[in-house]
Amino acid sequence: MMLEVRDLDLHYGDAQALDGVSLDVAEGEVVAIIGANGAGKTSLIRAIAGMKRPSRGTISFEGQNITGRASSIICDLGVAQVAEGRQIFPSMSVRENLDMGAVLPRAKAKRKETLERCYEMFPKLKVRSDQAAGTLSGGEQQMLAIGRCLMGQPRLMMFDEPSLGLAPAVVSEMFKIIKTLHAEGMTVILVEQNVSASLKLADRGYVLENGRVVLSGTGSGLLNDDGVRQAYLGL
Ligand SMILES: Nc1ncnc2c1ncn2[C@@H]1O[C@H](COP(=O)(O)OP(=O)(O)OP(=O)(O)O)[C@@H](O)[C@H]1O
Repeated sequence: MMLEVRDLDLHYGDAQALDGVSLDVAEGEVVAIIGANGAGKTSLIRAIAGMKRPSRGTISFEGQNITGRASSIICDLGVAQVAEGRQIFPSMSVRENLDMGAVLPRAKAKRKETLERCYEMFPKLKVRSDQAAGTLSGGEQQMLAIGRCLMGQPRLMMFDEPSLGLAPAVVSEMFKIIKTLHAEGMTVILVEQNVSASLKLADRGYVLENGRVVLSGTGSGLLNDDGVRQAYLGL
């Protein structure tokens, strides 16, 4: 397994956000995490990224125990959280923002070819490469955030609600991009309010309720599960 999460508890003060969460992600898989507001999805992502220390349990990535390690170390190992579109550097150009993603030695070495790949995936970013990033549309800024993440040569990309606040056309472009990344062998964890689209795309998924995994299965299995359909798809 590329990522193994075991019996994870996470607290904010006295409030428990995760309760015994276990999850596996194999290399090349897209794994969806679904759940209502406050179920613990973001907390799980933050624990994996090293941004919030769990109170119990272990997280290992490619055989290394990364539980409670600094986020910078986890990032160096290739675990990347795709920033929200808003977290780009608005006064810097598109190109400069992309270059900022390739600071690690292994990423720097491949900067040119990764940049070409980004421009292929996001032709609009190429056209606008000299434009200040803050002047891009919301959707373009989200694409730039993904591009910047790719520039760092990640092994695992985690998306936390990438479609939030985006227009429907941009949302479908988003899903297309994740599909392309999947086809190219990228490993992805996807947290999405858009449950139907994310389960259609995902190899497997986990359902979180009140900080616990209550159900897991293949994307299509969950999509056809009566409980999931009632609770998350309104069917
Ligand atoms: N910084 C914090 N301090 C205190 N409690 C927090 C903090 N962040 C999250 N929580 C609580 O932890 C629980 C899980 O929150 P989390 O953000 O992980 O859920 P989520 O599934 O991502 O929700 P959403 O879909 O609304 O983003 C919630 O009860 C939330 O109120």
